[in-house]
Amino acid sequence: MVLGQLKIKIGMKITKICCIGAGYVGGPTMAVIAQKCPDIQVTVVDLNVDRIAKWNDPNVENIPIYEPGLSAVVAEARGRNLFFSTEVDQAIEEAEMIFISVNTPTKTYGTGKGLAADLKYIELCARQIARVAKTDKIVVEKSTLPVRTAEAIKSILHNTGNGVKYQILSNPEFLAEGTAVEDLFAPDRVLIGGDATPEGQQAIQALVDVYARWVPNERILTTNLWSSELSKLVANAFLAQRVSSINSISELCEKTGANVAEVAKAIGMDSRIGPKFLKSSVGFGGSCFQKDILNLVYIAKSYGLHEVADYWEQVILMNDHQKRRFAKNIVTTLYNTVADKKIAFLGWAFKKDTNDTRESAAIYVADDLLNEHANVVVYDPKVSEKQMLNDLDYLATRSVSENHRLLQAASDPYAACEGAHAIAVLTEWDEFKTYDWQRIYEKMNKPAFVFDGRNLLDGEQLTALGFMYQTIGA
Ligand SMILES: NC(=O)C1=CN([C@@H]2O[C@H](COP(=O)(O)OP(=O)(O)OC[C@H]3O[C@@H](n4cnc5c(N)ncnc54)[C@H](O)[C@@H]3O)[C@@H](O)[C@H]2O)C=CC1
Ligand SMILES: O=C(O)[C@H]1O[C@H](OP(=O)(O)OP(=O)(O)OC[C@H]2O[C@@H](n3ccc(=O)[nH]c3=O)[C@H](O)[C@@H]2O)[C@H](O)[C@@H](O)[C@@H]1O
Repeated sequence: MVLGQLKIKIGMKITKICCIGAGYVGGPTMAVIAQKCPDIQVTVVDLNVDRIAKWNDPNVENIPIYEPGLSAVVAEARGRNLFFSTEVDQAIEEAEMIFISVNTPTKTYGTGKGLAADLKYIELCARQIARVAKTDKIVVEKSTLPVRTAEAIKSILHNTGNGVKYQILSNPEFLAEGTAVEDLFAPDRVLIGGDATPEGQQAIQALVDVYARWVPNERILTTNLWSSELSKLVANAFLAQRVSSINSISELCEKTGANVAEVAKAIGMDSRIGPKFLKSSVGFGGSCFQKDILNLVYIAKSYGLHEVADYWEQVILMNDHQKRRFAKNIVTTLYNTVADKKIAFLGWAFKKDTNDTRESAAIYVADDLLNEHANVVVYDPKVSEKQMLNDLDYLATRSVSENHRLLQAASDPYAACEGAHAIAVLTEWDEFKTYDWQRIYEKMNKPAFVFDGRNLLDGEQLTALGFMYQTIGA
């Protein structure tokens, strides 16, 4: 099959879609499909009863994922043609098209531990579909998967012996959290991989027809299955590589008197480089960049491509270094000890406009500071203390009770900063820029330090107020 816009038009009209996994991808993606296609019944199912209950909460502001614009989309479609349910079997049975959008975390055990993607949830979905389905299905990989996973799914589905026919498509998702709804409304591209057989082409066309309701044809790209699966990993690797590249330069800037924001602007104006993803930071977080690069590294190693593996692994090593050196600089600057000192964190989420904290740099910076016996008090507008402590406990660096003793959340930023020796900005929430920094300064221990891990605040203004202000890459 050639890369490009699909030309054939075979009418296989989808009336019922099921999506397994009501998470950060399944929830928003299906909400947008339902909103854009009122004639298609979309049922999102999950094993997590609590999560489904939140998706069904009568107050739409209580849905489990915070994304600007999402509650309005859900409010429009929910109960009309968008449903959230724990009845997985029923939804599978009824649907003509089933999206698999479950988590694919890095393996924590066995072969490939720490590198490979754990595909146990994917396999469970495939087996459940094989067990339940009585009519032909199009199964769509929405989760991010290692290249050639579709082969395993095919093998499970095609060996049931019950006569049901399956087509497997790969349709990776490129939305970014915090902008999920706008990304879904106007994607740079929709990628659909499938088999070159007539049945494969027909399945691709059925999915193209869903997206074509709102995505221009030239942005719907069709490829073979393996290109589609691999493109998703490669897109994330390239994006993360840009962040690690600029972060590596931030350290050089600090030594040489160059300013990383100025360097980023200067290189980004070269149209061949472009301005996006050149913002130096305390390090990239999120559930996918690290996981997907590790997966790429594992795949390369499994084919014996050690130079390829080492090349991409460096993106992760640089990111780890950036987080560690941010924490180390806080300790060094605070006269080589933070023991029993209050350090206020502004932000815990891995980026602004999301309540997702997975792999957030804040977790690792806090962990390093707690090792130095600091008292960390965190304010994040969308993250609960329970979530922060879960994140720390997951690292298992110290006992749960120690974590609870050393880290607290504050419900108000001024309380978080009161009596602090230093403030560390870990997330670029817009509201941090609007605070009364004079008021914050007056209530802090002096000298009052600010370590801006996001180059977010107005350094000149803060310095004029009396703060000792440090940022990354300047
Ligand atoms: N979070 C993001 O921004 C993006 C994530 N992705 C990929 O999408 C996939 C899903 O990611 P998220 O939505 O963030 O994960 P998530 O963890 O938020 O959601 C996954 C959901 O699947 C459910 N689940 C797992 N196994 C199940 C089963 N057998 N039956 C029913 N439900 C089951 C879990 O309970 C969970 O609620 C991953 O492969 C990820 O790499 C891709 C693009 C963006
Ligand atoms: O597969 C995925 O999960 C998704 O991963 C990323 O999306 P996401 O992780 O939600 O958010 P990004 O905007 O990419 O930010 C990732 C991290 O990099 C950091 N970042 C980003 C850009 C930048 O210039 N500097 C920087 O430090 C962010 O603060 C954040 O911690 C990709 O952007 C999405 O296309 C992809 O679908």
